[in-house]
Amino acid sequence: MYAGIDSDKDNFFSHNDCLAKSLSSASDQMTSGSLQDNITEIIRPTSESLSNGLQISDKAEEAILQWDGLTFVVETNVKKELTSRVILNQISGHVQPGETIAIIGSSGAGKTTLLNALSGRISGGRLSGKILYCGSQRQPGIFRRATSYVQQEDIMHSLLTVQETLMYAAKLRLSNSQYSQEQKQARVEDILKQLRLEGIRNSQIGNTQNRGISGGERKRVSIGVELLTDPRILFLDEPTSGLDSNSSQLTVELVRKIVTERRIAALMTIHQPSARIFNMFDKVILLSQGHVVYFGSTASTIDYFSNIGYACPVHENPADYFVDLMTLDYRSEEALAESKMRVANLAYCFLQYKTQVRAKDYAKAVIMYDQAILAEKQESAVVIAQPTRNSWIYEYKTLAQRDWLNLMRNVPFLASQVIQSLATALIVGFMFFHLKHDSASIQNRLGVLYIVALNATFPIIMPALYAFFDERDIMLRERSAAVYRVTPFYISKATTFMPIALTSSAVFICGVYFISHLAFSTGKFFATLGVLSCLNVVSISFMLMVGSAVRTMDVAFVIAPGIITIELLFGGLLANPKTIPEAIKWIHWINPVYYAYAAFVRNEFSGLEFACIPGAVCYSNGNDVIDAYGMGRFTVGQDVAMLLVIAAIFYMAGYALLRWRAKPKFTWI
Ligand SMILES: Nc1ncnc2c1ncn2[C@@H]1O[C@H](COP(=O)(O)OP(=O)(O)OP(=O)(O)O)[C@@H](O)[C@H]1O
Repeated sequence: MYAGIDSDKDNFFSHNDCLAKSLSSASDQMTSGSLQDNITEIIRPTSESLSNGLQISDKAEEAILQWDGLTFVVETNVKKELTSRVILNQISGHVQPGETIAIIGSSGAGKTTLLNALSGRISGGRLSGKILYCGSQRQPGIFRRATSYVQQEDIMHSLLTVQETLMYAAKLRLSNSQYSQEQKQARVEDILKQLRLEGIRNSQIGNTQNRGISGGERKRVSIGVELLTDPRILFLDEPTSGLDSNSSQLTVELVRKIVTERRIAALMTIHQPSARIFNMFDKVILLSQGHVVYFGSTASTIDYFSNIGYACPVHENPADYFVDLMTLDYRSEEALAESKMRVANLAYCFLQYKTQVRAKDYAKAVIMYDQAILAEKQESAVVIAQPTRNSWIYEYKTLAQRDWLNLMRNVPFLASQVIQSLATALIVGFMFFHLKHDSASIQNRLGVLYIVALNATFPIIMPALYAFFDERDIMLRERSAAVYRVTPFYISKATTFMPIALTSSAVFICGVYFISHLAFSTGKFFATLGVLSCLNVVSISFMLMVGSAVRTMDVAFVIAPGIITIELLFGGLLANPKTIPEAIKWIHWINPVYYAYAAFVRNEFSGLEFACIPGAVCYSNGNDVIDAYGMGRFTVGQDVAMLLVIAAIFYMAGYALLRWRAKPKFTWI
């Protein structure tokens, strides 16, 4: 373990020492191979380089997070051949309480990968090395609760205000056994004040369609949400991305102030900060192609680089200068070879520096690590109290309240549901106006009932699926921080969409029933309404199943309509169930639209008498129609039971799939 370069103490190895060796070695060995190979080849620490007298900081002993030899390798498929690609290469460092460290590098340097590795959110490759939290090996549950991660995208409920967003986060994230509601409220007030959000506390978050607060304000709200739990380490992925320079500066300034005041630590990735922002960081990690080319105090960067032969011009932004140095230049073959050599040289120089520090302090570092690992093995490691979780029912209540508030504020969605139901009811009602009791009305009755069934599929499923995807992304983010359980979220979704679906169906069926004069009896009306409600329950469960199964909304919007179309095809009107080939007949038995339609037809036609009119196929009574159309196999009660069984299966499948999707699949060391 090395402690990085300290501003006041370090005297670097000489420029000539590093540069001469690295360049001669590099020029000898630099070939057209990968940069990775080149760097590995030229890094050969020498005995002279180890003899340089360097001082290192003792502060590493107080480190809240230490990492050593972090390497992340992924398998990539190049021209059908599996090759390993090293994304992070032997990265070491530490962060202490009160420090804000920036991970800087060009695009693709491995900044986010490093941040994810350190925060325990990395997946998809092989991670090796050591990471110690408070001197002990990390325990996933404890570490996740003691740290917070601010993602690059600010995924929040667009219709909630700033204060509501923070308050719901406080309700869900803070344990009721440790905080009363008043204390949670006070904590939100603190955050509003610290992040200068008081003036916009009642503004809605907004999104691309509804203008809300500014990008900088959104970022500060995201940070506020993550700070509510008082984390010991705050990870931030590109917190200034997309912000203007003032907002970026304010964001970093406030983070730094909070970090210093609360004595927590912050690690953030940042692409190319302004000179002002650059100087705000206590330390920087400069990354290039997965290699650290500098880790140490920000104040020492200019000296360090000028010592190894890269003096930053006086009026240039140091961050820009360093990022340019670390970036591969793809403009021409020569430029690429030259930039690869430069990056290899930078990595080599820093490795030499690191090796010298290691040589001097190796014994101490090894002892510290061994002690820490031994302590962990003996289970005498620091025991950090794990906050107790809120009850299941409290989580459900809070999530349902938040969902309901969101839904009620979504006026365009609610209005479109009501208008769609009313408009379709009027059009369908008048199309089949005042049905008579003659044989010509048979086709019309069959048609109107089919439209009733159809209206409980597409118009219910598609908007709900769209809303569910938005919410699912928020849930996945909140779940990665173990904010609540999956079950309350799932039940909350199932219950909040339901009243909307039932109301819009009820509006529709009332309009259609009374305008078109379907079989006029109270019993038949409520039976139709009941069957329709069951079909709605199936539709919501189907939406939850597809929304949980599929990774992206694009795919869901192809799959869901495809399945619904098949359901409608086998619904009983377009093809007579009796004539469908045996090989695909089974589709009926798992088709909710068929059961609902069969129940509608049976309920409507049973007991009806029809007068035969010339030119129309004549069935003298409703029972003949039921038989002729193959709808008499089950009773209405059996159809309803089948609908409920299908809904239960869909709900359970959706739940299992969501649990699987929400389960963090991170590589842990
Ligand atoms: N699991 C993975 N599988 C394959 N490649 C990966 C994986 N994780 C990271 N990479 C690759 O590693 C490289 C570094 O990615 P990373 O996101 O860490 O870069 P970055 O420095 O944060 O870049 P940017 O500033 O553009 O976000 C990229 O080329 C990326 O495609």
